Amino acid sequence: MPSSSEMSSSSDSLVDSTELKNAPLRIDKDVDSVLDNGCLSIVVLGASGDLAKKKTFPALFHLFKQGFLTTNEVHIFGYARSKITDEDLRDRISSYLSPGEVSTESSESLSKFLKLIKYVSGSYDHEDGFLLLNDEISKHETTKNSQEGTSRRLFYLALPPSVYPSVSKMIRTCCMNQSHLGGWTRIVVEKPFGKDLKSSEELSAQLGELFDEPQIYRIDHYLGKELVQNLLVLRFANRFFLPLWNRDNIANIQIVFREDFGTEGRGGYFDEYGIIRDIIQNHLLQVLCLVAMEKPVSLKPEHIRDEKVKVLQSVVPIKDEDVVLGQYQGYTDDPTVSDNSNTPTFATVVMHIHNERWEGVPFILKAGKALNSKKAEIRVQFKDVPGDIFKCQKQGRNEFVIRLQPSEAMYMKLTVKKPGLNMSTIQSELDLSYSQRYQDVIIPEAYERLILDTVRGDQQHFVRRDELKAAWEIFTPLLHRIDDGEVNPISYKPGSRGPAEADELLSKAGYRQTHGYIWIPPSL
Ligand SMILES: NC(=O)C1=CN([C@@H]2O[C@H](COP(=O)(O)OP(=O)(O)OC[C@H]3O[C@@H](n4cnc5c(N)ncnc54)[C@H](OP(=O)(O)O)[C@@H]3O)[C@@H](O)[C@H]2O)C=CC1
Ligand SMILES: O=C1O[C@H](COP(=O)(O)O)[C@@H](O)[C@H](O)[C@H]1O
Repeated sequence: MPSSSEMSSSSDSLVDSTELKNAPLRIDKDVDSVLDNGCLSIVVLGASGDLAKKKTFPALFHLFKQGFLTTNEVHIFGYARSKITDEDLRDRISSYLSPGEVSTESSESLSKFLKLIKYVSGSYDHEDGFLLLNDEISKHETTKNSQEGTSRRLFYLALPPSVYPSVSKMIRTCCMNQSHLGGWTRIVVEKPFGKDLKSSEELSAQLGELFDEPQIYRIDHYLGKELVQNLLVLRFANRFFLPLWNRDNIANIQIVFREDFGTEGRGGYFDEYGIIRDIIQNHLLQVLCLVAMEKPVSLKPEHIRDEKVKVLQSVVPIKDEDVVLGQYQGYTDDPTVSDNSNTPTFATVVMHIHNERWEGVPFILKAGKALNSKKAEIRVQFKDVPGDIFKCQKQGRNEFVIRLQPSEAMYMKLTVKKPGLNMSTIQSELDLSYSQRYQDVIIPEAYERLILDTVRGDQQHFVRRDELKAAWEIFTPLLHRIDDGEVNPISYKPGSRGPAEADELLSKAGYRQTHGYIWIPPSL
């Protein structure tokens, strides 16, 4: 049966907001007790937009193809202001659903999936459209589910955060699950959750007045990536990492995101946010949490998220000298970007965690657009071997690299004897490349995995409200200094490594680059 916090009806009056603000977070949901079958309505709000066509609908389609969403239970609703028909929406998204696939089987499943989609047009701040939406959902529930009288409603807000409050209010007023035998209503919200601590807290308070924490899924799609999900297993299921994963052995840790293209049609959005809000404050910081956190008591979502919050709360305030910002040349040519914009498209930030495990170990978070490559990775660099008798230090330090994308892999860079008669050393690696080791496995898209979690009611890979607050606490002072023009970006060439000053900061933080060694992903 559903938890009481997830069940409510449109006839419920909204509770006094001051009471809610002071109430403790209700995070005691017992996942096992929540309804996980019966009629499921998935509503994509902002269905006409970029995220919906590129990520949300394709993820739903993949889940459908694998049998996680079935025609006898599921209906999908697109909602937006654009006056388009069901067919228009289907046409818009079709080419993103199965690009390149031409088999009869795949075109049959595509057409079955498209038939599940209905479009409703309406505004984001008036009841009319949402009442219409509710009628459509109820019709679907009546046809699919009249016997059981249960229903599950998932609202995915693929919308600019500015409309989250009004849309959430409309859902709460007009569209809550009303079945008499249980079910649930959940909402999924996209990043960015606010622009700084204050605006994020305001947004959280507004959502918190309407929905309980177990109903809110703050998505950070990096938490759905295969190798990010592997971090806990790697760290806590392998004996040889346990004694090494600390300040005694690790010199520094880099968490890097690079893109080899610019803002590409999203300049207007990006200029308001910049690379720290777009990537570092959320995606890279979430990865940092999983790399740095202590072992959770169990795999229960609350135990894991408790440990993540502790790490965030132990981060030392960031100083200006620990930051290098960049902006690629040509960024302001985009007509939606202001000519004198000082928004960073690149940032390297050196962070420190004040606790027993990590005191003195720099965590270097780096993200940039329009760089010379596209990749995301975690690079753990170990300290030099004390009393080195092989003079191997010059060749490079041990590194453990987790390649999140592309070509998922993890490899351990180590020194070995150079094969042959001489006793000399070279750098080599122990390599676990997924394309080679797991040839028959299709790695699911992050969104696919996370949407399935929302249906299953598993919040482990979603950001809890206190986590979000702690994340904004770390970056808000720096962001305000950037917004006020006190810290400015250095110009860099598109297709480069970013500003040279960033590499200087890296070596100042203690990172030692291995010269003459490049890891090449194995080909089959
Ligand atoms: N696109 C991406 O790759 C990613 C996006 N996100 C996040 O997902 C959310 C949606 O992103 P995306 O799809 O790119 O956004 P879009 O700009 O494409 O907006 C989605 C839809 O919202 C409506 N909309 C746009 N602007 C406004 C406005 N000012 N007021 C009211 N409605 C508006 C439009 O629909 P209509 O006019 O028909 O109502 C539009 O089709 C955002 O929070 C974004 O930050 C997160 C990660 C990646
Ligand atoms: O959230 C975002 O992520 C994408 C990069 O996602 P990835 O899964 O391809 O690494 C980034 O391009 C975008 O600016 C940002 O909003």
